[in-house]
Amino acid sequence: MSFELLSPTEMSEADRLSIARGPHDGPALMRNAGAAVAREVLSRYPQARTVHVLAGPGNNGGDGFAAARLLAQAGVDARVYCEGRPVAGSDAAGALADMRLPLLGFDAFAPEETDVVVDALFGAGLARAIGGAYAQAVEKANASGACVVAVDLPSGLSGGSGLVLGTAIRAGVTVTFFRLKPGHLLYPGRALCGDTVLADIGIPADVLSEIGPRTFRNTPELWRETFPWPHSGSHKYARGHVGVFSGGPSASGAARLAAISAARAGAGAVTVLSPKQAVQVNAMHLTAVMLKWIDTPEEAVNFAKDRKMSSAVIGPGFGVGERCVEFLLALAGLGAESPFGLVLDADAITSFADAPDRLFEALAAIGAQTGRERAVLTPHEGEFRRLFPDLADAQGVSKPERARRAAERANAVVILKGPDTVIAAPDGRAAINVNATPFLATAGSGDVLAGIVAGLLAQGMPTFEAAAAGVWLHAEAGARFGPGLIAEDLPALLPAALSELYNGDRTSF
Ligand SMILES: NC(=O)C1=CN([C@@H]2O[C@H](COP(=O)(O)OP(=O)(O)OC[C@H]3O[C@@H](n4cnc5c(N)ncnc54)[C@H](OP(=O)(O)O)[C@@H]3O)[C@@H](O)[C@H]2O)[C@@H](O)CC1
Ligand SMILES: [K+]
Repeated sequence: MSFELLSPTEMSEADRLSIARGPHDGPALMRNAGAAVAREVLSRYPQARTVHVLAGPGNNGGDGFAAARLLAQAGVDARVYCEGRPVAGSDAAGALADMRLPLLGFDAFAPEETDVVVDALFGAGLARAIGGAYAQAVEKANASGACVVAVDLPSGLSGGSGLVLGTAIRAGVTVTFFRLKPGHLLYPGRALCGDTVLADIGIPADVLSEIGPRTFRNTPELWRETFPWPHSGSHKYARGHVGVFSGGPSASGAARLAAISAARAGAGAVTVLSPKQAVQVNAMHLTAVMLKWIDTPEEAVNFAKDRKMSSAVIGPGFGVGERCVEFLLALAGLGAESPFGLVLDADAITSFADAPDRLFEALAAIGAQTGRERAVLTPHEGEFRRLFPDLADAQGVSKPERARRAAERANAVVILKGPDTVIAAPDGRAAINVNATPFLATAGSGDVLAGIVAGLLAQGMPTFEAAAAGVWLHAEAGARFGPGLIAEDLPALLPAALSELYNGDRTSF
């Protein structure tokens, strides 16, 4: 499956460009869309007695008319319900004229549990909250228990944001066209789509070069060319040196989890940088990972320079407060002098809650030399709110858009975590992750993610790609375990996920 995602505006541009180039005109695309929907209904529900087609006033309704015509031709009892009529001369009006089935009002819509409902009310053109007779039809479909096949999007779901406008259909299957939309992958939309089927309706892929999509599904295709596999000439320092800052004696486990994960992600060397009181406890638990006693920001900077540290993780278990701020500012200064990747998680994010601009200015320094950001912020929604309260509360703004604006403001790649984690870059690229398992929501899981990303950064992987690959690998590792997963399991699960990637047999799914 391709990885570009199109907003509703970009999708209508794809329709427009495709129609202008031919060979398929608008009515032909609509016939192809209707055929894809009818095919799905007939193959999935061969026993269905009656198929109820809810048709809206626009081209989504037109797809419904086209599907109904084919279903009736196949011998199905197809009943079509429509409140308004399509605009004269539109493609939908043409599809209605071709259909030759009676039109029923919504008051006649009474599906039974054994029926199928084709939801062709609204797709890309949903412009406001659903209300009135449309909302009642949606509620009836949801309450009936009938299987719902949604055309393009479950009606009520915003294709751009994945948010519900008013109310929305709960589909068992969603048939969409040419490319997925962000709303199919973002919650709550993802849960409303059921199985999502992508149908080819004849739009040529080369229209994408004119559209230039900036939102992607996070699959290996997005970053595999930049993945830093070692080659025959690699030695350990060529594979990067990661420093992970440890908290005090009772909060040192998070750093060790991040450190071993950085090592598993391929970093040539990893050192836990520990305050004096935690050196002993860290020493008792570390083997391949090295350990250095560091108590001040100056010592950290000197060590980083002497030992050619190429990335660092700061935050997990570190402690919230001015000490964290001082370490971070010192590291940012280091990053201004040479290429240096910095992953900020947990306490490093919260430490700047009172003065986010101070953090954003410091991050601007990192990578200023190379002109590319080298810092990654990994907030969950609660931490995001501490740094970007206005964006956290922005009504109706999609998660990718919130993450994008945050990335631009912070001069950093932002990994906005959750069941639909979004990775966004200051240049406007955003990827939505889809391979996570709910079992990943466990203490220490974020520390592992921070370590993986730092491990990839240390090997020179570009920042956005390292963040996206880190999120994917983290989720892939978690998916290999399932129930009972704890964060300690994750580093040991990484080799299998990496092997599959290495062997190239997981380019798409
Ligand atoms: N040839 C093509 O272009 C192809 C298009 N394709 C298909 O077209 C779909 C996009 O079609 P579309 O742009 O006509 O939008 P659509 O989703 O039908 O809705 C627009 C209508 O709904 C109305 N409306 C909106 N919100 C409303 C509300 N809350 N409550 C009530 N009314 C509301 C809105 O009214 P208005 O806002 O103008 O008042 C307008 O009348 C796309 O999803 C795909 O299925 C495929 O066949 C491929 C070829
Ligand atoms: K629909």
